[in-house]
Amino acid sequence: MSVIPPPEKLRVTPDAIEEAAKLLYIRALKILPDDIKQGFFRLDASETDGLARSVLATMIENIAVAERTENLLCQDTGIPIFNVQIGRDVELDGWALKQAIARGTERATREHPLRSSVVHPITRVNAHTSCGAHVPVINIDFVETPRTLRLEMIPKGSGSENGSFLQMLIPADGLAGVKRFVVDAAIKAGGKVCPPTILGVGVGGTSDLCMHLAKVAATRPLGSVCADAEGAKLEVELSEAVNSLGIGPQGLGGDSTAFAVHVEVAATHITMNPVAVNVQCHSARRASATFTPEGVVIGF
Ligand SMILES: O=C(O)C[C@H](O)C(=O)O
Repeated sequence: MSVIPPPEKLRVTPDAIEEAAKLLYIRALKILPDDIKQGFFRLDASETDGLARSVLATMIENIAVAERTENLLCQDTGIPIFNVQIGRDVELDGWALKQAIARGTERATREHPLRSSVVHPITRVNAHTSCGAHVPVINIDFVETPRTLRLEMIPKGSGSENGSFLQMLIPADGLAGVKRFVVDAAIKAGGKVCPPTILGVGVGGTSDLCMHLAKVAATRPLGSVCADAEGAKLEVELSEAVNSLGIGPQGLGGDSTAFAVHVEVAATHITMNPVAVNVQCHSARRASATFTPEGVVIGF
């Protein structure tokens, strides 16, 4: 009888996570992902408004200057969010992972140094660590990919985060109510969310899941499509609707209000119809580290 040895586990140390968290926070603040850069060029090519084109040109130059001079894309260092995807056959100490992410975030803030944008919500005291109760936000998910651990860092800027809306619609409001809510949210947000944006829409679930889905949608790479066919149809329709509002780059008018509208859906209750909007500003920053037995790959 042959005995197949169990697969070797991927082991990631807290030190490696801490270093990656520090590096990713700083990298995300300086280098925009390629899909977002391409998104700018696509909007620039189709924009019909002269002022909007000059705003887009300034944004494109800002991206190049930040990269060339190793400077920040925006002064807003955001609320640090880490999305952790743990594959099969990965061995780690979950508590140590959370501590390591916080230590990496704090070190990035102190050692770079970065402006800490995180305060206590009642006293408004800033510990100048970019950390606090429940911050960094850490989302953990388990995936099938063997011996892989992916750490994604998203510095979520406040101007766009303030353009978050949730409505517990009822089934009688139908899909028409969902669409109306999203378009109204885009109008209400106007230029305050630093367009062109990725407008993230959550449909279904519970109130908290719906809002979370909107954030997932807002932070998805450009070019990605909702896995649900009905959600994908809604993405096309809402992208057209939002870009016909005339809000334009920084709210100064034009066609380029959103790079895209992204939708994520979850099953919901028979008597519920929740919809949420979360906005990603034009500085749609993210960075990732993928750990495998072969080493670490840094990317977007
Ligand atoms: O945090 C800031 O510096 C400002 C923020 O990015 C904003 O859009 O209001």
